[in-house]
Amino acid sequence: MATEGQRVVLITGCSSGIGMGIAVRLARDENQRYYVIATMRDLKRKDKLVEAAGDAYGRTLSLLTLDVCSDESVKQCVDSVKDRHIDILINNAGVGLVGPVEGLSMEDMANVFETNFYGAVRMIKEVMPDMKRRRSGHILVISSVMGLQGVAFNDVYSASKFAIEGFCESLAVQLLKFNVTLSMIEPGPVHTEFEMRMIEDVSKKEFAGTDAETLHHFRTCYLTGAVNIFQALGQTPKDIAKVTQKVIESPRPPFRNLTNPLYTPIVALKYADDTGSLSVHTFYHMLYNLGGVMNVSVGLMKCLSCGCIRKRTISPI
Ligand SMILES: NC(=O)C1=CN([C@@H]2O[C@H](COP(=O)(O)OP(=O)(O)OC[C@H]3O[C@@H](n4cnc5c(N)ncnc54)[C@H](OP(=O)(O)O)[C@@H]3O)[C@@H](O)[C@H]2O)C=CC1
Ligand SMILES: CC1=C(/C=C/C(C)=C/C=C/C(C)=C/C=O)C(C)(C)CCC1
Repeated sequence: MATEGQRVVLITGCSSGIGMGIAVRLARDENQRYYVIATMRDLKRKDKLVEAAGDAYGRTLSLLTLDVCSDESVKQCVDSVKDRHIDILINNAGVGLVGPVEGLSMEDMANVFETNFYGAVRMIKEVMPDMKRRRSGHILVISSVMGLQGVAFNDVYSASKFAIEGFCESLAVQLLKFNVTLSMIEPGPVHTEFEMRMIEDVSKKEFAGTDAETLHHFRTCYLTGAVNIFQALGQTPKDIAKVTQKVIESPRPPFRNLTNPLYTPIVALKYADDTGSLSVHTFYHMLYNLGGVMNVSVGLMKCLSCGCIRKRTISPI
């Protein structure tokens, strides 16, 4: 149980990746300032987290079952927290979905929205009223750079992150009146099971109903580009956990928090041209023309800052 002065943190999706990284970092805080409730939909997947937490498990870290897609599970979990008192809610649970739209089922698309959008909304709806009553609390959402700038073949995943961005941007204003803070964490590529699943899906899934030309673009240009981007810019869950802790501890936490300065120029394209054409044409060029030869860390970043892509993309495709 949390002791006097400790802040109670509830995190969703802690069986792997970023959620696990944040849970371990906060639970192992040397001054024991946090009492972490790490949740996951299946406690059979707890072993890696328990091992990484070491002696923090049972002291500053406890586990609860929680499926963000179920009203009942969310309510049961929050009700089982002492006095329902949660100081910091971290919405991390999420699923990816890559592929040409015509090759994806509506069911898979709905699951992405059910988890990434409604899952976070369901959590916020359950926890926020208590925070408003107490006039204190911090809600964080692990969103994505794809919630700020769409990426080809990630149409539905990106849309789910845009949705949560719009929801939170609106809600943050109202919450300020109650001294409740809302912050978005915006990672670029991070090496987790998410990456493995993405690479496996691109190469192995059938995407029935997709024409051969599109499938070819997806399996060659996109896969090569994505692998390059992960290799050159990929962060670790520890990097994201560090940024998240900094945001939690900031006296005035910013609303949006990009975690990766190397990815920032890609997002910045959008703000450099309010017609949106610069990003659409630059991404076209990066995806279809630079493809396999694109060395993201050096070549691409140089191209973006010297403006050569801009010149080349002014002519219509
Ligand atoms: N990896 C990346 O490149 C990036 C990831 N993100 C975001 O970070 C977050 C974490 O992803 P990441 O750590 O990379 O990926 P992982 O696949 O490693 O982790 C996702 C976590 O979400 C959990 N989860 C999925 N569905 C549910 C559900 N219905 N209820 C509760 N938990 C659920 C998974 O649990 P289970 O074990 O049960 O499947 C797992 O613990 C996501 O929101 C993702 O969109 C953002 C930017 C980049
Ligand atoms: C930028 C970019 C690409 C890929 C970006 C990727 C793959 C980003 C991954 C971000 C993640 C994983 C976010 C998770 O939420 C392409 C399409 C290769 C070429 C066009 C420009």
